[in-house]
Amino acid sequence: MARRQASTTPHPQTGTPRLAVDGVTLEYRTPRQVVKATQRVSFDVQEGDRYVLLGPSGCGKSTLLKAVAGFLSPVEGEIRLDGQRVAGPGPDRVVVFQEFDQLPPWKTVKQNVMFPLLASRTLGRREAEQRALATLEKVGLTAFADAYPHTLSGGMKQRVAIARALAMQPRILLMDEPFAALDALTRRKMQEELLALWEEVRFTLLFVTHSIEEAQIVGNRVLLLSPHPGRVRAELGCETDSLTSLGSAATKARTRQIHRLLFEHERPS
Ligand SMILES: Nc1ncnc2c1ncn2[C@@H]1O[C@H](COP(=O)(O)OP(=O)(O)OP(=O)(O)O)[C@@H](O)[C@H]1O
Repeated sequence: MARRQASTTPHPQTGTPRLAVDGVTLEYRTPRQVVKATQRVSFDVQEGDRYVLLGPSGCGKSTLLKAVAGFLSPVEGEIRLDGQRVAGPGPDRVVVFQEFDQLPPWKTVKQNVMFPLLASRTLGRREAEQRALATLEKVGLTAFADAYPHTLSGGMKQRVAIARALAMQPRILLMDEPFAALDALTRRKMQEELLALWEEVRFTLLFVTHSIEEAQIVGNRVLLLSPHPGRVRAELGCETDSLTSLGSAATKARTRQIHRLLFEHERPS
């Protein structure tokens, strides 16, 4: 696969990142206890980044994603999208759901892409149809606009799911372990498909995984989080990686480095 160059630059006029997570502490409060999920986590995502949150189970990756989506408010710090504080959910941030097979099977591809636009009352029927067709063209699915999901491959269903999200014209796409339940070969195929689509459309992506390998394949930047509660351990650039360089010495060295950064603090001294 060809090398992927991200256009990861701050906004040319303002210098503002697409997403700023600034000293964010997140907690769950139940009547019996307070669970601290993350502690003072900071990172910036630039337009065109494929930004990956990587860390062991329970380090607060999903919680961070929920907070960016606006479903949970920080108890400390702030999340900003293009400089505006995130105060709740909004159509400018779209979560691409995990199970691509959950596309309603009775709706055609075009109807599936139109659905969120209509359900959120973003557009009327005629405009929604035009937007859906324009988005399908962008992701190379025009020929399948009237097809039903069961006639598509897994990779194409993922394209439809992402097209559905992109049709809302979000500023950032959010994906939480979307390939976790897949077998290894299908997972690789879906990663490939995601990267190919990014090549074509250059959306901004925030992607959660606990797979070191997947983080390096998908991400151009990877944030390493410590075990519970999540704190930032390091941020790495993975721009030189590709699916074909997976077994390379550089990738192996980075995998060792990530292991060390994630787990060396846990070893007894
Ligand atoms: N609804 C909730 N109520 C209370 N505690 C929660 C809730 N959801 C998550 N937690 C706790 O918050 C911490 C962070 O959870 P989170 O799901 O964000 O981690 P994660 O890194 O995404 O883990 P995984 O990779 O296993 O999904 C964990 O200790 C978890 O038990």
